[in-house]
Amino acid sequence: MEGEGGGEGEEEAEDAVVLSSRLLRGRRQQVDVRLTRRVLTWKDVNKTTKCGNVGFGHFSGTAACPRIQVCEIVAVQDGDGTHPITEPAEGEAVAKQHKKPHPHAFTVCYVRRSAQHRWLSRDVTFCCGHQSLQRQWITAVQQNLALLSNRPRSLLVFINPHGGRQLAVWIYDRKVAPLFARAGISADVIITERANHARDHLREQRGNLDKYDGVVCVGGDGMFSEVLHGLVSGTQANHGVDQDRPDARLVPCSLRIGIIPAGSTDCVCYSTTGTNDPVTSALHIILGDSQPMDVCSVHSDAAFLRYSVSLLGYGFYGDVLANSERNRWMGPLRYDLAGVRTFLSHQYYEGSVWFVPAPETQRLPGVREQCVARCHVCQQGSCSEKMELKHLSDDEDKFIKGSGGEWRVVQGKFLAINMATMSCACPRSPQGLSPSAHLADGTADLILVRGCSRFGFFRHLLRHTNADDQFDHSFVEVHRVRRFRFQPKNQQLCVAPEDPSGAEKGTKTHTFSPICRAGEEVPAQSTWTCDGEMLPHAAIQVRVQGKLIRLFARGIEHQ
Ligand SMILES: Nc1ncnc2c1ncn2[C@@H]1O[C@H](COP(=O)(O)OP(=O)(O)OP(=O)(O)O)[C@@H](O)[C@H]1O
Ligand SMILES: CCCCCCCCCCCCC/C=C/[C@@H](O)[C@H](CO)NC(=O)CCCCC
Ligand SMILES: [Ca+2]
Repeated sequence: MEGEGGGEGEEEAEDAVVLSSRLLRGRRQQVDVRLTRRVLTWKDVNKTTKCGNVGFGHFSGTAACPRIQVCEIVAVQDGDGTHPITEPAEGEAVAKQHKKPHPHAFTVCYVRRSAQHRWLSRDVTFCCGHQSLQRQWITAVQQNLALLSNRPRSLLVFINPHGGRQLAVWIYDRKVAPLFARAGISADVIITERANHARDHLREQRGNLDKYDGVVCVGGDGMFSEVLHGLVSGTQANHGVDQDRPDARLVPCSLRIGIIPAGSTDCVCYSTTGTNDPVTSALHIILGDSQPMDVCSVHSDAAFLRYSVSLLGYGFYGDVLANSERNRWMGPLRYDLAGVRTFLSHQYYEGSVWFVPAPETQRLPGVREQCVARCHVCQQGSCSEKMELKHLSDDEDKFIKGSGGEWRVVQGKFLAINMATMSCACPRSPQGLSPSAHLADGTADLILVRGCSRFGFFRHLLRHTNADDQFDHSFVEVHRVRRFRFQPKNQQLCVAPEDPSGAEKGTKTHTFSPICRAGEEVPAQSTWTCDGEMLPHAAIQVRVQGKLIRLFARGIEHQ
């Protein structure tokens, strides 16, 4: 944040000065400006300030100096940011004279943090005494930026003109494109013409995406899901991996995904940046942030159904989605209407839930612990992923031996069965469906809401909107899991799944079939919502694929 003090003296002392000069900030304020590889700082020559660098004569004192991290600079350009210095056309000169910028000014555009995880772009303009000094400064900052190799230069952008409040095109043109242009990012923009346009384009062009550093979607969770499916399926096809096999180890995607929120829930964006603000997302993309994310692969018997990163929900959320679909024209309001209707129906569903718990080290913490930027739990992923490989093969060995392995089963009547691969925080529920779920730990949280009173369920739902613990009810249980299967009541296993892995190896050892006798009442079935899309199957099996994709985001920063 501009105005933040030093305090990192030792680190900075090692950070050699690239350039330092006495310049004007704006037109009047005399400042000593200093650029190192890591920071740009300046101090008012008439004030006593402290910039944290012991070895630099000009920069000592008591108050704090403004400082900008080089990695948070968006761009540097000549002029005052709004009026680049170009020769005015004949006749224009007089008319624009009063707006004419300082002839040797340069402007640094940088990220400034605001409340509630929102980022803003801000400008600071310095004026040099002569042109060669101005060029020296611009070149020095540009050379520093060029060292930041994770920044994207070229993006493929999909805009869904019909998502959310139908503002996606306006949001991109007015808020995002000018920032990309300023940062020197080139963008190929496709405004989608139908559902699945983005997914199909990415699949078809999967051999020609090397020229891009990332794919950006402007829309909601549905648009993100299209890009996810296009990239993940395309990557598997490129590597000869058969995604129909539930046991397939999927190959991570090389292209990062950016989300400019313009949908109804924007849960993926909110959970990975802490807000649903288009400018914040654009700035995370420009800085080249990288947030790995778990993805669930969802299968029905041996056929691939979909990928999920946020909520796989059966019962309440599945019904909310099904009830909301016919009111898409209402935009975000459709979910509120469907929510009330579904709540009043108070329908529960019978079935069996099978799951493989995460290893002991990754079980739910006793206290609420949030996944944050540079999350240590997610960073352990690479080492625990190796453990996971061992654990899973151990599990599979046990199944093959018919011991039942680590699979556990819970049977009963459920109002909701939710599998949250990440917190699913969104404006409706700022802490999310599972507040302590992690973005990239290779696990998902399985939340089982059993039959209870309407009042009890209302209290549970209400707690999603405040700081109270929505799991602190006798009818709610949570498990941190790596794999999961669901079997509705009217489709029982003909052979007990002593070896669920058998089916996953393509050798189906058990079958599901209705066992209800004539005249017997068939229990009601719900549908699954998979990141906001309906699944046509009730019986599914799910596997968490750790860190399969990366987003232009960094997780939630401490404030
Ligand atoms: N040009 C288009 N015409 C019709 N549908 C489209 C088009 N482009 C994309 N879609 C589909 O529109 C659906 C909804 O889009 P999107 O996710 O952007 O908004 P939303 O559903 O309002 O928001 P959220 O998913 O956050 O609730 C997506 O499933 C996507 O496949
Ligand atoms: C008495 C007050 C009750 C308030 C209850 C609020 C509970 C909110 C929990 C929100 C969880 C959202 C999970 C994210 C799901 C997304 O993948 C999906 C696609 O965008 N959105 C929905 O299914 C839309 C889901 C909308 C649910 C209402
Ligand atoms: Ca996770």
